[in-house]
Amino acid sequence: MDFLPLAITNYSDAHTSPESELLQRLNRNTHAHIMAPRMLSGHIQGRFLSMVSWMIRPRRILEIGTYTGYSALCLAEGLTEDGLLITIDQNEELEDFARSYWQQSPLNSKIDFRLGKAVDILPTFTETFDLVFIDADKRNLSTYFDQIIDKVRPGGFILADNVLWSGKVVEPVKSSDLDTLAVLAFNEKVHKDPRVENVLLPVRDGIMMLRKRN
Ligand SMILES: C[S@@+](CC[C@H](N)C(=O)[O-])C[C@H]1O[C@@H](n2cnc3c(N)ncnc32)[C@H](O)[C@@H]1O
Repeated sequence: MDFLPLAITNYSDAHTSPESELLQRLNRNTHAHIMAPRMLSGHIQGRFLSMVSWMIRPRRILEIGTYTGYSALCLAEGLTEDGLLITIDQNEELEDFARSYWQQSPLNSKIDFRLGKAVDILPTFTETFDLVFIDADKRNLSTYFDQIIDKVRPGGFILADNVLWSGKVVEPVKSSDLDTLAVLAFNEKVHKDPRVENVLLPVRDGIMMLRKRN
């Protein structure tokens, strides 16, 4: 969801570096052939993720929620020479589609896909991450934060997507709306957590940016 007027969104689009031809094709073909294409980060958010990655120059990135592999390609752009991005998704039907685009990129060898439920895979990691992008099911947002916070290096960053949840975070919420309740709980939790500093950016559907204190 976009919170800005369409004219402002279009102006921002027009004044943001364009997607590569590969990302453009992946974006277009996700919209043409894959269910729920709104899940794809898209042009501006993709360039934002790339920019963050270039600013940090991470050696290890963790992504929770691969979908068709668009954000993985964007985040991998800023990796160091020996860098690696691990990306997790439980949907095996998307794996071949995502891989077919990664294979057309020089970044392919830096992307390590893990199939399965994130809650099961996260505890198996022994490495330390410089940057984590959380973009999977919202009900586990707080669980993912708890599972990875000790695996983020001091001074490292976590980004969580969709934290404005189409604006539902500021509307009356029903007790049956477990997704909105989970997003609200996550935003409160990390905002109060003394281990991190945070900025809630109203970009696209809202990105929570966290920096783990040194
Ligand atoms: C919003 S999409 C990710 C979009 C992608 N990051 C991008 O920007 O192009 C969310 C993905 O999370 C995956 N997912 C949802 N719940 C999951 C879980 N419990 N474990 C692993 N993956 C999950 C879904 O299969 C879906 O592909």
